[in-house]
Amino acid sequence: DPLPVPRIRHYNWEVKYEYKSPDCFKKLAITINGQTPGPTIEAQLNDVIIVEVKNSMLTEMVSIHWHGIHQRGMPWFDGTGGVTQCPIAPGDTFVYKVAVDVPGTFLYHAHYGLQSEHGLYGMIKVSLPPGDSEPYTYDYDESIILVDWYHKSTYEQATGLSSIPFVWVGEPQSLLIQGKGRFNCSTPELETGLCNTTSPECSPHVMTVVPGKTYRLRIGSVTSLSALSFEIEGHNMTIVGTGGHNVEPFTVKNLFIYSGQTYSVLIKTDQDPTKNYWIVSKIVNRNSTTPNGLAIFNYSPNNPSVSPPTIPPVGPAWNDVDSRITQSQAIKARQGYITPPPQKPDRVIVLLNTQNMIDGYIRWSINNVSFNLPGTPYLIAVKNKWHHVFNQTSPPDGYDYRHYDIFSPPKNVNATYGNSIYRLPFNSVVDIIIQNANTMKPTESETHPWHLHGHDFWVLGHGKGKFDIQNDPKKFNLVNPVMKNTVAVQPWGWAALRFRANNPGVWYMHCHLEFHSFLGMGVVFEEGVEMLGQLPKSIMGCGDAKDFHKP
Ligand SMILES: O=C1O[C@H]([C@@H](O)CO)C(O)=C1O
Repeated sequence: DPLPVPRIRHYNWEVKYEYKSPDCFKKLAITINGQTPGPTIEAQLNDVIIVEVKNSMLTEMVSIHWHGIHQRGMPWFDGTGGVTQCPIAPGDTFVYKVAVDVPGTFLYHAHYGLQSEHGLYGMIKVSLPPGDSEPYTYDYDESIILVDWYHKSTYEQATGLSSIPFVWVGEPQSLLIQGKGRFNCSTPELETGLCNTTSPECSPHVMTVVPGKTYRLRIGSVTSLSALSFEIEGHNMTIVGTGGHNVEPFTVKNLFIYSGQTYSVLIKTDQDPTKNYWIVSKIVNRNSTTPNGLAIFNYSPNNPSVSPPTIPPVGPAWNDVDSRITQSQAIKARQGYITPPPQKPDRVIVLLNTQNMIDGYIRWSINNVSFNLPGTPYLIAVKNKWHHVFNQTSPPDGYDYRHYDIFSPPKNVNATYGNSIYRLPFNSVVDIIIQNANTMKPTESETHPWHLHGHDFWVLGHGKGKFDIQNDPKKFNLVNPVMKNTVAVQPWGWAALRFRANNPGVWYMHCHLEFHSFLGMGVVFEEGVEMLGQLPKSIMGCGDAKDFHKP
């Protein structure tokens, strides 16, 4: 049979700053065609999506990353500013081509500066072609995207994070569910005229449901700092998928979801249909003062704007790390949908996560190296063998794990900047052990959701404490591990991943908390760039490739 001709879906997006009040407080948000969250891309397996992005922000560059999509054969459209392309200059238009070759739920968001946090994000739903079916049934397919929300501008935040003394962004002002939240307008010392509780922009998101049905709800998170618990009052959720993979179904009251992850859950509308219920998002990784995000689960035909008669569920305790690890460990590939991992790695790279100082600046480091982007995107530099663009020595494969005490602040807080990358032999199998440690504050360690571009990895294990290089690998799940593109590493804990370096390109791997990746918490992998054809001119225009750009 001839291959089916891919269906092309064309989008024209204009990205700009606009005043928005998603939580009743008016501030400049980054919108796509006037919206934040941006439009949900609804595609079918093997469609090709063409997105023409016009950057109408007046003073900022931009790039858009297609999160969870592998962009095989066209890594230049991964959308990672400084890694796979020159970011799009103000006034310019860039045409992305995105091939959705896996069914499931994915995200898109800005991958430049702190723009994702300020509204440039959305969801991608990839359905099966007619005639194919999922291994579960449902009546409706809906989606919800979760973020945390700040009132200060990207400029104030970025400047504070890059200053001496360090000015931390603090806790988010609110949590948005499908772009809607609620900030307390009676907060003292608020500038008058900016907060308006009656603005229609901040009426809560309503998910209207019909009684007696099964809903597939796709939930995504693009938070910049927070790990969330998500629940629907009085309703259990059966987790059936994550990213592009089916998982062995299991039922939870609340879903722990980390920035960069998506889940599909099934919900039965089998509760008392005469009232509405709360949908709640709650910060669980920090002892946060941010109020819980609230939306309404509205049983039709009840009035959607009537608040549920109950007090919203308070959600799990913020420091209940064990429940989070238990839920992560319970997620397994679904029988009949297992892609078994290679049984042995060719190489093991340990990534120690620490918070450090460099010349008085607070940074995050991997094996004591804090990542900084070079002026010319890696993909262009590697393809052209421009060795002067970045340091050609490999970054460290690990740290001195016999002596490093992950339970105490670093003995020597000083780290260094680095821009070198891991060059992987094409098709080799790589294990990544992400080891979390104490921050610079005594008895504090954070949660870091690590995201890998261009691949899904097998999650071989999670654990508390220091990874035991002798014994923990014996406990790896090599039978039915779930595949993901983002995994949470818990405080003082570790996660072990395996992937095959079989996607020619240059791929960023980083903490998906935008503030942490901004502060250097990332690494870069390269594989098979020599196998790629000529790079498109449209990704050039900066650094040493500044004269190569032709509109
Ligand atoms: O990157 C971070 O910096 C602060 C704090 O550790 C320093 O003020 C914090 O909570 C982070 O997550």
